[in-house]
Parts: sequence; C-alpha cells; structure tokens
Amino acid sequence: MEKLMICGGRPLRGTVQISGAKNSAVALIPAAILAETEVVLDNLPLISDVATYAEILEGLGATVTLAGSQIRVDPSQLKSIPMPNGPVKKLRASYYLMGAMLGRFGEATIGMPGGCNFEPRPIDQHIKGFEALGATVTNDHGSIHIYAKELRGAKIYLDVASVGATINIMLAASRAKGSTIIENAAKEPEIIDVATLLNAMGAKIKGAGTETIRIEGVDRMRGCRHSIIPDRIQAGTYMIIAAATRGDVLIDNVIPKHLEALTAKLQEMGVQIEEMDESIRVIGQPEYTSVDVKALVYPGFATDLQSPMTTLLTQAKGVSIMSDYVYSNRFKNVPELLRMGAKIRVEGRSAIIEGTKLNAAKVKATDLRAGASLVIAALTVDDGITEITGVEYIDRGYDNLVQNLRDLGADVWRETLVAAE
Ligand SMILES: CC(=O)N[C@H]1[C@@H](OP(=O)(O)OP(=O)(O)OC[C@H]2O[C@@H](n3ccc(=O)[nH]c3=O)[C@H](O)[C@@H]2O)O[C@H](CO)[C@@H](O)[C@@H]1O
Ligand SMILES: C=C(OP(=O)(O)O)C(=O)O
Repeated sequence: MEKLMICGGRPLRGTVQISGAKNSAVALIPAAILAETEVVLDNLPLISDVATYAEILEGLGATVTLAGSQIRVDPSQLKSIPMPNGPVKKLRASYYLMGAMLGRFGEATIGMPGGCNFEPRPIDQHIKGFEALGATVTNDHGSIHIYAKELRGAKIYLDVASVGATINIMLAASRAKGSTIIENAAKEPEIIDVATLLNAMGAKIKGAGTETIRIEGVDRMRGCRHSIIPDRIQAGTYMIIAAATRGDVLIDNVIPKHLEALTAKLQEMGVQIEEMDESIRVIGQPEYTSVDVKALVYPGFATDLQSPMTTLLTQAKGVSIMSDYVYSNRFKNVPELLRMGAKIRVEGRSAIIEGTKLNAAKVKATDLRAGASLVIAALTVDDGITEITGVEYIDRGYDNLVQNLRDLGADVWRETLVAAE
C-alpha cells in the first residue's frame, strides 16, 4: 500500500492528455462478452478498475491482451461460471456482468458489486429490468442468481434515471427476442459510447443519449474495434486543479460539450476558459467569486465532480453551497478537508463552504472522488507536505496521475505505507 505526498503551492502549467473514460471502459469490456469474436478497444485508461475487469474476464475463460492503451478481448471460450466473490467485489461496475452474462448465457451468478460505497447504492432498477425481460432473480446471502429460459423484449420505465441500470438493460436486451423500450433512461455520454460499441457488434439500439432507448434483439453479435470516449471526469478534475492552483493548463483529448456544466460554473466564479475542438485551456485567477452548484444527472453538473469542486469552492471569496441531487450523502471528503483547515458544514444534501486558506495535514481518501478532492486541496497548500492515504481508491479512476501532475510542475510523489499508518 502507498500514500501520496504533495508539497503544494505551485501554479500548475502545461498540457495534460486525458485518457479514455473509466465509466465507459468498465461497461465496454464486459459488453465484449456478447460477441462471438474478438473486440478491440482503443484509448483505454490505465486504471485499476480496468486491470480488475481484465482479471475477471480471464477467470471466466476469455483471452485478454493488454498493450499500452489498447485491450483485446476474445470471448469465444468464455464459460458461465459463478462469480460470488473475488475481484467482482473490488469494483462497482462488476454489475455489468449481470446483463452481459444474461445476454450471452441466459444466466449469471455474481456477488454484490463493490467499489466506492460512500453511501448505500441499490441495484433494484437493474433487477427490475432483468425481471421485465423474463428473468428470475434470487438473492442468496448477497450472491445474486439470474436465470432466463428465454429473454423477451419489454417496456421498462426506470424509477430513477440510473446509468448502470440503463446500460445493464441494453446489454441483456440486445440478445432478447423482440423489442425493448427503456423509458426515463439515463443520458450520460458513456451510455452513447456503449450503444455505439454494441451497434458495431451487430446490436440494433436507437435513442441512446435521450430518455427513450429502443433495442431490437438480435441472435448473434460479432467482434469489432472501437475507441473509448475521453474521460470527462478526469478532464474536469484537471480543470479544477488548474483553477485551484491559479495555473494555466491545456486539457487535451476532451469533448468540451461533455464539460459544459463545469465550464459554465468555473466561468461564473471568474476562471478564464478557452474552448477548442478537442481541448480546453483553463487560466486561473487570483480571486474567485463564491457560487452555488447543484449536482444532477447529465447534462447537469456531474456528481463525480462534486467532491473536487467542493475543494475549489474553499478557494472562493464568501460562502458557496454545493448540493448533490444524485446521491444524498456523498460528503466523506468533508471531515478530511476540515483537518486541512476548511470551513464546511454539511446540512442534508448540501455542503455550505466558506472560503479559506488550507493547511497541510495527514488525510485519508475514503473513495475515488474524495481522494481527488484531497489531492486538489493539497496542491493549494503552500506551507508543508500533505500526506494522503487510501491511494488505492484514487488509482481506480485516474490514469497516470502522479506523472501528469509532475509534468505540470507539481511536487508530488508516492511512498510506501509503513504498517502503523
Ligand atoms: C461505473 C459507473 O458508471 N459509475 C457511475 C454511475 O454509477 P451508478 O450506475 O451506480 O449510478 P446510478 O446512475 O445507477 O445511480 C444514480 C442514483 O440512483 C440510485 N439508484 C441507482 C440504481 C438503482 O437500481 N436504484 C437506485 O436507487 C442511486 O442510489 C443513486 O442515487 O453513475 C453515477 C451517477 O452519475 C456515477 O457517480 C458513477 O461514477
Ligand atoms: C463513483 C464512481 O465510480 P463507481 O461507480 O465505479 O464506484 C466515480 O467514478 O466517481
């Protein structure tokens, strides 16, 4: 286990290349299960969630080849094996094995997903979708068994516009008999990316990116090659880093449209932003105005940028309010920010943040974006070294973080954790 050491206070300058999106990659890799031949994915993020998925698929009998930012998945020898424990517990997105295995074999046995459990994260809408498609779902002490003699298309209205449920239903319904309609579907860009891959594999999906998705089931799906969309959350994190350190950073390989809600909020605070076709330049300023932010489903402000943005708001003059309408209690970063001198009060779904200077401290990342929030905080501190443990959470989602920050001029390094820490 390691910890991150950050000696902050430097304005970060230069260019950072953004990798492919974690939340696409962890859906596209299991989607390959539905093909009869090899699926090749380019622009792969080098993160631990991807490595864990490769391990899971190899355990099921697929041939997986990782080379640089490419993954090749040959699922032709894949078998239907129960997966109640092991690596599936390491990541949230292992829930996609339910839809993908159900589509391919008509059955799946898998443990409850792991990953960042900053609050209870139910999967009732995934299960409702599978049942509507004709599957029987049983839960035996946390091991979910899903079985369908035959999957049949259905009309499914999601109670909440869940990213995971929308994709899981798309995966299973691609191989169902007849047509499926998902109403109140999630509209995040990663859903379009998954539909694009599935269609290239032979599926018939229309409407991804809108609240109504139509899927005509097909009998067979084939391999293909696909490039993963850029990671809008990583990109947004670097935009916030540039602003928080009063730096000047060109964030390259992004789709600026995916970051509109963040861009607009940063501009409202007084950050200078220039948008190009595939890059965004963020120029920090000496002072920022406080703002109120509401994290919502796409195209609203992304909840995955809520914790990083909360840190930036500690650097604004006056009082800001950050509210999260996707998760009711995603504020595990706040007690750690308080250790660094932040003035934040959590009330229900909101954090009330008073601008102040932060100090170095020993803090702990309790989930992926809480970790990012602490990295940003540490980069603003100009008097001492901040130590961040829980780095394994940050490694789930940030490709090449330490080197990227160093290339931008930050003083950051990793140290091995001694047992007592
Ligand atoms: C691997 C992946 O893509 N993870 C993302 C995905 O997570 P994930 O797919 O888990 O998030 P969802 O969109 O499903 O969850 C949104 C909200 O709906 C609730 N809900 C969800 C499903 C369900 O069956 N029942 C239910 O009540 C959740 O508790 C949450 O409050 O979208 C989230 C919201 O943008 C992001 O924070 C995660 O980074
Ligand atoms: C919550 C996140 O991821 P996951 O759903 O994979 O835990 C995230 O990426 O911020």
